[in-house]
Amino acid sequence: MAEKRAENGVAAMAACYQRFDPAAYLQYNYTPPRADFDRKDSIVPWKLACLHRAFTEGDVNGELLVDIGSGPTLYQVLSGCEVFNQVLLTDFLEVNRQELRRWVRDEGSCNLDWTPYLQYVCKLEGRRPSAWTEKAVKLRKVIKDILPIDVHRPQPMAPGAVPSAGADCLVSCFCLESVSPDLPAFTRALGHIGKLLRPGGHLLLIGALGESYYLGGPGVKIPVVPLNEAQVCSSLKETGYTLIRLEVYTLPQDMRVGVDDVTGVFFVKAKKD
Ligand SMILES: C[S@@+](CC[C@H](N)C(=O)[O-])C[C@H]1O[C@@H](n2cnc3c(N)ncnc32)[C@H](O)[C@@H]1O
Ligand SMILES: O=S(=O)(c1ccc2c(c1)CN[C@@H](CF)C2)N1CCSCC1
Repeated sequence: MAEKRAENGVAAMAACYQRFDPAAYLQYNYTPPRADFDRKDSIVPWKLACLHRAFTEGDVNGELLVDIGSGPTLYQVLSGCEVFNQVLLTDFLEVNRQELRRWVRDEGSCNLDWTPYLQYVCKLEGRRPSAWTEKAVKLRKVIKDILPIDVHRPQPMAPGAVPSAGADCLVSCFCLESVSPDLPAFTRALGHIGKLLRPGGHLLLIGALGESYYLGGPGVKIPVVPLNEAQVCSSLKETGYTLIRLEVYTLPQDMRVGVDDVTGVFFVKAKKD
C-alpha cells in the first residue's frame, strides 16, 4: 500500500513537470533581483562562491563530474569545468536538455545570457572578466553529453551512461526536494543518485529550505518538500554520505518575489562513504 502511494506521488510530480517552462523559470530565478551581481547580499555571489571554494580547495578531483537535474541552467558547473575534463549534464525533460544543447552548440536563441555568470566565476578564479570567452570554450569542450535522468529510479540513468566505477563528483542544485512528493522520496532519491558516485567521491548539493512550492512557469505551481537543515543532514547520513560542510543563506525579504516561498538555501559538501 505504501509503495503504491509512493508511486502515485512520483507520477503526480512527473505530471506537474510536463508544464515546466524553461524560459519562465530562468526569468523568475536567474535575472535580478535574485541574480544581481552588484548586490553584496545577493544569492548569486554566495552560491557561486560556495561552488568555487568546494571545487578548488584541493580534495575534489578526478575525471567525471555529473550534474543531476541540470534544468536549463549552467551556473552549477562553471567552476567544476576547470577541474574535470568530462562533465555530463542531465535532466528529466527534453525541453531542458534542448535549452542546454542550444548553449553548448552555440546556436544562439538561448533563454538566458550566461555571460555575467561566466564573468563572475572568472573573477573568483583571479582571472580578468574578459576571460569569460575562454571559460565558455572550456565548458563547451568538457560537456560530453546531455542525458535523461529520473532520480526516483534505483538506476537513475541509462546503463553505461556513467562508468560502473561511478563518477568522481556529483553536483545537484534545487532538484531532489523539487521533484519528490515527500521526505522519504527525497531520501530515496539521494540514495539513488549515490549509486552513480564512486566511494570517496564528492557530492555538492544545493537546495531550498522551507520551500513548499515554486512556479515552474506562469500558473505552474510545483510542490516542493519543505526541508530544514536537520532533515538534510539526516538524509545524507541515512544514504551513506559523510558531511564535510553545510552552509546556509537566508533570502533577504526583497528576494522573496512570489515565484516560490523559499526562506533559505543550503549548500552541502559531502563525501560518499
Ligand atoms: C527546480 S529545477 C532545478 C534546475 C537547476 N538545477 C537549478 O539549479 O535551477 C528542478 C529540475 O528537476 C528536473 N526533474 C523533474 N523531475 C525529475 C526527476 N524525476 N529526476 C530528475 N530530475 C527531475 C526538472 O525537469 C527541473 O529541471
Ligand atoms: O537561490 S536562488 O534564488 C534560487 C534558484 C532556483 C530556485 C530557487 C532559488 C528556489 N526555488 C527553487 C525551486 F526548485 C528553484 N538563485 C537564483 C539566482 S542564482 C542562484 C540561485
